[in-house]
Amino acid sequence: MAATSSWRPAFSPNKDLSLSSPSWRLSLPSRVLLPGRQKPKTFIVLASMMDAKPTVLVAEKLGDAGLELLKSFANVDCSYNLSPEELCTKISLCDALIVRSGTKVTREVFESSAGRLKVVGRAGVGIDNVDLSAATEHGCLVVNAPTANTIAAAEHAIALLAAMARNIAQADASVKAGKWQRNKYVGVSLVGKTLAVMGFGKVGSEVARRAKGLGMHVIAHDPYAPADRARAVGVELVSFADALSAADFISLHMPLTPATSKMFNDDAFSKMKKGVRIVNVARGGVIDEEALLRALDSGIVDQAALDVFTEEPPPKDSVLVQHEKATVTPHLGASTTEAQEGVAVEIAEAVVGALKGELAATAVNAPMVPAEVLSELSPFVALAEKLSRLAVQLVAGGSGVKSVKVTYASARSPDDLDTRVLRAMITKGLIEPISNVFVNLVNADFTAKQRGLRLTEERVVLDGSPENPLESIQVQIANVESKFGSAICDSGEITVEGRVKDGKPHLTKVGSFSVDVSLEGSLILCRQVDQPGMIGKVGSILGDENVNVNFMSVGRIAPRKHAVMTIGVDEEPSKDTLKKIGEIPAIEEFVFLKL
Ligand SMILES: NC(=O)c1ccc[n+]([C@@H]2O[C@H](COP(=O)([O-])OP(=O)(O)OC[C@H]3O[C@@H](n4cnc5c(N)ncnc54)[C@H](O)[C@@H]3O)[C@@H](O)[C@H]2O)c1
Ligand SMILES: O=C(O)[C@H](O)COP(=O)(O)O
Repeated sequence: MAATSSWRPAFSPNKDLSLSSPSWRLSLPSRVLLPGRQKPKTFIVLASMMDAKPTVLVAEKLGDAGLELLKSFANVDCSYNLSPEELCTKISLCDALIVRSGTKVTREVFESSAGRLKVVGRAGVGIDNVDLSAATEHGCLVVNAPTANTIAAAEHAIALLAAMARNIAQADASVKAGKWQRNKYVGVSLVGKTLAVMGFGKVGSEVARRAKGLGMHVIAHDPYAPADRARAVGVELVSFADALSAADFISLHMPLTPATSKMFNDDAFSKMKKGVRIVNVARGGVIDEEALLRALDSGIVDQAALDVFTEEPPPKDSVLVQHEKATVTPHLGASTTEAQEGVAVEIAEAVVGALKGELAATAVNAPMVPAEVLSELSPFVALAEKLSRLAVQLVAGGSGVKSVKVTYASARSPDDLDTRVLRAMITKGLIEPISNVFVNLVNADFTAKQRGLRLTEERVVLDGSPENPLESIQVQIANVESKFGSAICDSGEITVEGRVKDGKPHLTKVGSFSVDVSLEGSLILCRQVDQPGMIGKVGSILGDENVNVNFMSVGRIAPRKHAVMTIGVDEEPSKDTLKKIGEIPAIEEFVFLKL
């Protein structure tokens, strides 16, 4: 396997976008990645690395079409049956990991990756084998392939239902053992029986459709399923208790979560019709297996057909697996040729897209923001990060940033403005300059919470045309001292405000002073006594040091009173140059800020 630690995602043709910032690790379309802090020279270095490919570790068998797709973009290492230790060792050389349900992607895996792992692709639906909290904390995107195996799983549930009702597995074993026991294997009919589908999502609704075709009466329990979806399939949604008491057959199709873990326990079995038959193609953990054994032995449950188990593979001497009333398969629900090809392509596309920095449509641990919304917000994404990056640099040493208010002014109704990406970028701008933590769309909220940073958002609805998503963004940091006193507004917070002009982020307010400077390069803010010749004096000190000024603006309270001069510079002035500016008698305070 080639180790390609130098790899970066594909270079965007949009020159406003930089790969220098770890922002590329966001699951955003590359066109909305943020302007970086990098000088052109470094761009060239990165561009020369573009030939190097990322490395994808495929830890479980994946369909050929998916593998081909991955190979066209990445170095692909197919290493199956890795021990947890081997996985942890390999992962530090990988940018993406693809697994099915057989690999536990634990916190140790994320820790061992030391920040290199950007994407975990789950080639299937259930993500209960991936530690999502750890992924989020490490800024690692998790994507799944939620649709390609739905039909396979539904067909397997129906196959188990029919096989169980007619004792197919037991009868088959009996005939192969040389017996001919026609009386022993008399089955029950499906037609006219009540089937309770527990979990009316993708698989559950396909099972319901098929069971209706077999002449069954189908009810469903799912606290989150929309009634119209049930109506469309001709299924009645009922309570958990009603489903248990009415069903002749029960088929499980909910995810394994803390809420669904062991929801089929002694109490639930005691409420079921005597002689009920249960199919589980969801997850073993939704059933308390000890309780199921008791229910099978007592006759409450007449038969169980199980594709999934709490522990996979189950212990060889598992009493449940060996039970004569149990029909078992080794987690085969998704295992059809068609489903595996579909899942492989679905996950390969999602992983390659995420590695390229594109929006992941099947992201499990990042906000899903439609591509067109992201595209429209793109310049405001840059503005949001720059404003907060600037605001946090105005905080005097020793003041902890704990409370930040962001105000969005827009002519759009609040419902029509998705600020999740902006909030993530504000968090990024606040945290990155004062820590070594990389913040991205995946871990922004978590990182803010972990650092005790409370970010509140307010909307100001303006009159006028709602053509632009936003007019301005204001960032305020409360309860802190500032190293540039003029940045504190009348209500006591460090305040910076900006807007997008000609597609570029501009700073338009510092404290109570109106300014107008493009947020490019770096900034010098000076408070001075308003008097003629100030621009010239500062300009010539910078010019003498070959520092290029790209923008200058003066905001004042009244003529000849205090004014704030904002100067955008392309290069970082030396300490001496800044000292000379500070020594101009009319300058009362000044600060240099890196964007
Ligand atoms: N055996 C297999 O090979 C196989 C294949 C595919 C899917 N699955 C499993 O099947 C399950 C369903 O997959 P899906 O694609 O239909 O997912 P889905 O997300 O489309 O549907 C899950 C449904 O469960 C519902 N649900 C959540 N909590 C519930 C609760 N407490 N009670 C009842 N319903 C609840 C949700 O509202 C949702 O409608 C998952 O666990 C998945 O991993 C297994
Ligand atoms: O959740 C799923 O998609 C199924 O359980 C399939 O799991 P598998 O990919 O391990 O077959």
